[in-house]
Amino acid sequence: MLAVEELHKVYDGRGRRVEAIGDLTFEVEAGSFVCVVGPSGCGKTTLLRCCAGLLAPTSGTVTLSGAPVTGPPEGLAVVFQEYGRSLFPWLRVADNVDLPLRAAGVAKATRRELVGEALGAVGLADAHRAYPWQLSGGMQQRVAIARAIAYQPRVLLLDEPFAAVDAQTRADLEDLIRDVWRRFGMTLLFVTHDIDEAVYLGQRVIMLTSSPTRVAEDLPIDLPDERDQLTTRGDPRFAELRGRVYAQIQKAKLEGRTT
Ligand SMILES: Nc1ncnc2c1ncn2[C@@H]1O[C@H](COP(=O)(O)OP(=O)(O)OP(=O)(O)O)[C@@H](O)[C@H]1O
Repeated sequence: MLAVEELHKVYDGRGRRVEAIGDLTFEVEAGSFVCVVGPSGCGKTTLLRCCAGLLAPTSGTVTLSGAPVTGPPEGLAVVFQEYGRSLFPWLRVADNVDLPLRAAGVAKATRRELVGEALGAVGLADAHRAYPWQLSGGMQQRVAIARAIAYQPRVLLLDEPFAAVDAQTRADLEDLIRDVWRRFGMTLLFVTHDIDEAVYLGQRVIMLTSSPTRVAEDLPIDLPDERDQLTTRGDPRFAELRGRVYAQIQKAKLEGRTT
């Protein structure tokens, strides 16, 4: 389980103090899929970086299976929005996916198996020998996802991973990530500014206020587990849930403007 407790983060640079995270407390149960939405600039990336051990909180704690996160924890992988910058252009696709496994000292035969399985899971079984720059944006993001899942993380954090791809590719990648989650059973924390995406993907949606951010609402998404772009998005319950999240985000934006 991933637990965020009384998390507070202030950026204190030269002449500019930003209280990004006011006070955040929530838990993500092992094996669950939780989405986080909030107004632009409310501190979503800051939260994710604290969870990944890439940024030290000013106060409060993040714990993973009871152990405090003080640096990048074992068994945790992150997928960022900028796939173009996270893949190495001089390495072939399979070598990009292999890199973290090699760094972790995994045996060669096991690595080959894991890389093959991960690329197969994202529909890129035939792209092993290509270079990232020979692939479309959506395919490059699939490689980044493959690299994360080859590592067999217990927890996968995603920071607006589909924001830079076109709408159709985005829908495909949404279905892919749910498929990967169900197949590999990891814990997933997915940050997005897209309300529909959050409701479509998550078992829960945590809505944040403007910064200094707090949890505005933690909403269970009681849609059937089998989701698809047409049926789920056409479900009247989907419309109700997205309306509720939308209203909460609008409220957060208004409050942010008046404080
Ligand atoms: N390294 C930094 N130094 C100083 N201030 C920062 C730094 N990183 C983020 N901030 C500030 O902290 C606040 C939260 O930023 P953050 O990127 O976490 O928000 P976000 O919700 O992910 O934004 P967006 O929706 O635009 O991606 C913003 O006011 C931002 O300017």
